[in-house]
Amino acid sequence: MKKNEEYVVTCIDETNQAAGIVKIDDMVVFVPGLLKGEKANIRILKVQKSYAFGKIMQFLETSQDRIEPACKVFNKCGGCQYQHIDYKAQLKRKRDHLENRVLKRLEDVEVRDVLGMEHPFYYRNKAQFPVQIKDGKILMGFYRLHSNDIVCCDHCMIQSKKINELYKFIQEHITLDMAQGLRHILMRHAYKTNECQIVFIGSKRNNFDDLIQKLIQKFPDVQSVVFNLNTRKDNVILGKDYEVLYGREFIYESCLSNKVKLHFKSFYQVNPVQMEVLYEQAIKAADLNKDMRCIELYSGVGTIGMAVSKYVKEVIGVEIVQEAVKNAKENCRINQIENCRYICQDATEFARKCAQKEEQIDVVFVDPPRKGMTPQGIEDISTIQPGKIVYISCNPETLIRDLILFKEQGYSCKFIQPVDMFCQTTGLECVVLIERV
Ligand SMILES: C[S@@+](CC[C@H](N)C(=O)[O-])C[C@H]1O[C@@H](n2cnc3c(N)ncnc32)[C@H](O)[C@@H]1O
Repeated sequence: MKKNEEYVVTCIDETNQAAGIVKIDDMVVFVPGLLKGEKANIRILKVQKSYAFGKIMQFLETSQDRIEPACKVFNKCGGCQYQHIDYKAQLKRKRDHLENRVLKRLEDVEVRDVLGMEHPFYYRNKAQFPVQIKDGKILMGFYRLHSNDIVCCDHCMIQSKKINELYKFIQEHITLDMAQGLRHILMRHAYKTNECQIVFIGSKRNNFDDLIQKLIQKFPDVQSVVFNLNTRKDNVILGKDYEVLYGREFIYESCLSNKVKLHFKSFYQVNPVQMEVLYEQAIKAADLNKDMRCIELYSGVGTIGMAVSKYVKEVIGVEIVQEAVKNAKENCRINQIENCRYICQDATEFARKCAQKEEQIDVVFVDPPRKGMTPQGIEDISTIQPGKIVYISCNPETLIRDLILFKEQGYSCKFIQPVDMFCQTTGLECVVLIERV
């Protein structure tokens, strides 16, 4: 097989990253966007030792699941991978991929149907638009897949409508002087309160006054404009130092009837509708009662702990980002919640200390970042011997790895309840109930 050769192929399967799998003379060829059962003429783009990559040149037969993508730049932008698939079929694919991966490494685990959205577009409450200057022109948009090139577009089908309006307005009013040294513009839109936040992130504090004046006149819901200094050379988006340019450094949101104060550095789930579904599933899985003491590891601004607090005796939350811990403490105060406390500490360190103290803990909620938990953290949590662990994960790969480690510690996974937090993309969030055997 050689580069640029063309073949007529039929897709036999799909990867969980939305590439079709075809076989040519026993060689596996990955063809992005090709769906199972589809027949197409493809061109070989790259040949490795045991596999190759191809590109669709012409469809000969298409799947019933295929639909016209709603977005004009779907094939260029790296943001969505599933817009060419009917939403019900997206959910089925996500569940099937997850079950295949889980059952390869763990037996007897129930993988439930994915809980999807009624309206699976315009759901995101946060965007980070990269900004570049090229040939004297300001480029602002989204990254092309696997690249730092910017795909410019005037509309995003998964960002909230308000973020789309703000994005368009800033595109139209930002000047070259303002864009010098700018790397990203972060926007947050609180779904329930409508409050908006804009963070200019760059290596140079330019004068944004004119733009800010125009912005707040047009969008009275903008309650926070911040400049964040980032001189790093890597791809970490936020720097340490910042200056509030207008309003405050936080916005207010609401989650499961609790008011939430949210600093721009604090993590918040990107899909506010499905976030509540996710937490409700986590609470249901835990089967809580008023005598229980709970730990919430990786607690962010305390949204899970606050929702859990009314069902239990006590919640101790642990989070490493100072601003988020400060928000969590204030959030408890604002909502008059007295049985939650939040600690700023590394989750593994906290678990170690807790294991040494031999405290009685009934349920542990964990919601780690994509890289999952540490083996040490899993060992220490298991030493505490909670009856139940509710693991919330945004990365099936690290989730499965961690479930195997929990199994080695005498815990077994009862079920996995996927929730579609990242509609139109291949991403998947899961609530998992783990119990002591
Ligand atoms: C996926 S978020 C979940 C936050 C929260 N549970 C929620 O639903 O909004 C993961 C959180 O873990 C925090 N985190 C990352 N590494 C950590 C660590 N080593 N120890 C404690 N918290 C950590 C992040 O700052 C982030 O707030």
